[in-house]
Amino acid sequence: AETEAVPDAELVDLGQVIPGLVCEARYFGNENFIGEQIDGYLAPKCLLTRRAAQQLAYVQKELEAFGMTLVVFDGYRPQLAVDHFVRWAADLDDTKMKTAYYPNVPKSKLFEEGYIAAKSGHSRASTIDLSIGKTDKNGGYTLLEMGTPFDFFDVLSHGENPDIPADARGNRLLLRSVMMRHGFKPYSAEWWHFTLENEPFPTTYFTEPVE
Ligand SMILES: C[C@@H](N)C(=O)N[C@H](C)C(=O)O
Ligand SMILES: [Zn+2]
Repeated sequence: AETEAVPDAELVDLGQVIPGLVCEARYFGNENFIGEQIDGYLAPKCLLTRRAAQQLAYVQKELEAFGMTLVVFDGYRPQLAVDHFVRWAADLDDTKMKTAYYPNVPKSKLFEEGYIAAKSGHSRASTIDLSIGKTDKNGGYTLLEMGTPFDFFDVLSHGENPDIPADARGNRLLLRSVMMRHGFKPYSAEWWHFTLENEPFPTTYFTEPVE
């Protein structure tokens, strides 16, 4: 079912409720696979259901003890944004970001090969795209090497791909282990994508914007 509003008390801003967590909000800006701001993102925020955020807070706490932080690229994704992805995919002439994001997969296959979904778990508000950063003493961070960047649509981004360097494999394992320990399940095609196992809205796809 499609429903406009996520009940207010259920949707929270990760940057506010998890101190220290970094939100890069990659679909609010133009640093993404389309190369422009995505429909439905009206603020540079990473939103998630309260239940998912509570679990994520445990992940952040574990990482902080080791001088690391979560870096979130996307959380709740309105259906409007997913519709923008679908519209973009239909325009096969627009390959502006191909070299950086999908050099080896034909644009026409991005949905079929599982890199983008026309009905996304993100719209249920308990799915998240994220990585880990090493924090420095100036309040900045450096992303851990994961073998591929976020949203690099390629077999190399499959979580268990053996053809990436050992240190990056170790970093993927760290991310996956700490997320799974706190109730999130990984997605085989994308090392950065996780869904809360016990998600509160397993069948509802929300349409309200990120604001
Ligand atoms: C587009 C990418 N970040 C992603 O989230 N892909 C999955 C398959 C999705 O669209 O749900
Ligand atoms: Zn995702």
